[in-house]
Amino acid sequence: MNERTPLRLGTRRSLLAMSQSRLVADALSQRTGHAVELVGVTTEGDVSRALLAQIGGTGVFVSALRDRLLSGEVDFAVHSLKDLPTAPAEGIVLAATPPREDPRDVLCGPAKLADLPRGARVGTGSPRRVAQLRALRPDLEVVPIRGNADTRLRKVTSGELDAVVLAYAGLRRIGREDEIAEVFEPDQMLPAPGQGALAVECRADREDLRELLASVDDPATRAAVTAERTVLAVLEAGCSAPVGAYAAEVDHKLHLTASVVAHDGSRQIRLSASGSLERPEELGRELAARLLDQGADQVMGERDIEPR
Ligand SMILES: NCc1[nH]cc(CCC(=O)O)c1CC(=O)O
Repeated sequence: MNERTPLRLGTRRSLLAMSQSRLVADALSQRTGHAVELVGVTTEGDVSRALLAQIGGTGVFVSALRDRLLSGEVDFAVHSLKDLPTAPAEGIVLAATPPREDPRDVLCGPAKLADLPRGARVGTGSPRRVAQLRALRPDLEVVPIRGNADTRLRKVTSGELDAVVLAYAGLRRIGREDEIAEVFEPDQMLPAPGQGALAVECRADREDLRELLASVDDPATRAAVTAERTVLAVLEAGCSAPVGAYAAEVDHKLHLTASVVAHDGSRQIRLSASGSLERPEELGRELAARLLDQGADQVMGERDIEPR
């Protein structure tokens, strides 16, 4: 490929998406000498929040960008890996997983979780965070919220909510980390599979491009997120399921922790295992099987059981 023809990077238009895309664009230019041009794409999830709730959220932000890849309108795309469905997309490859940002969740507001008054209103849209918050502080009123980080943070400033839970990575990337009251350790709140990581996708038949994009891949991040996402895939749970998973290298091994939490926080199964850095899928499958053995299906399904 000619270095003077800019590579077209498809991205959502949100501040977070643009910041992440620029990060990848800069790293790629630096390593390969290729210019990169950002192409903003409006996705269904951006157009209609109502529609987003209706279709359940899984992959709506991703599919519009994939359509542009397949049609050739853009050369590659950058997504939050957390938002990527676990099922592979026909004709598209995960060309790179750049070095991961901090994977932890944070509380934004005037006080730490333990110092919030009884019955305080805490906002989050994710069933995983809802369940874990209820396990930590059953007295809180957990309020479902949607929207970008800015909208969510504003609900605290305006007094509508006492605090909100967000991903550390997202706040860092948009430069709002000064609003953090507390960073949750993974033993308090296990992050979502892939949280803090980015996904760089391109068409499978673009061999030349895949080679360029490999220059921004971080193998340690790829191993970790592969193990985490395998757990999610085996449990057949989408991005909206109360499943946490976090993997990292410890003593030359991949250490993985995964959990499922009942919607009301009343029950939780959490397990850990270590395995080879070269076989993250095996580790993920093994841990998911153990979770299912211990009743993960029942724990996750508890909110769907109708009282009779
Ligand atoms: N589901 C929304 C989403 N997808 C990716 C991020 C940013 C953090 C990340 O890269 O994991 C966020 C916001 C959030 O969860 O606070």
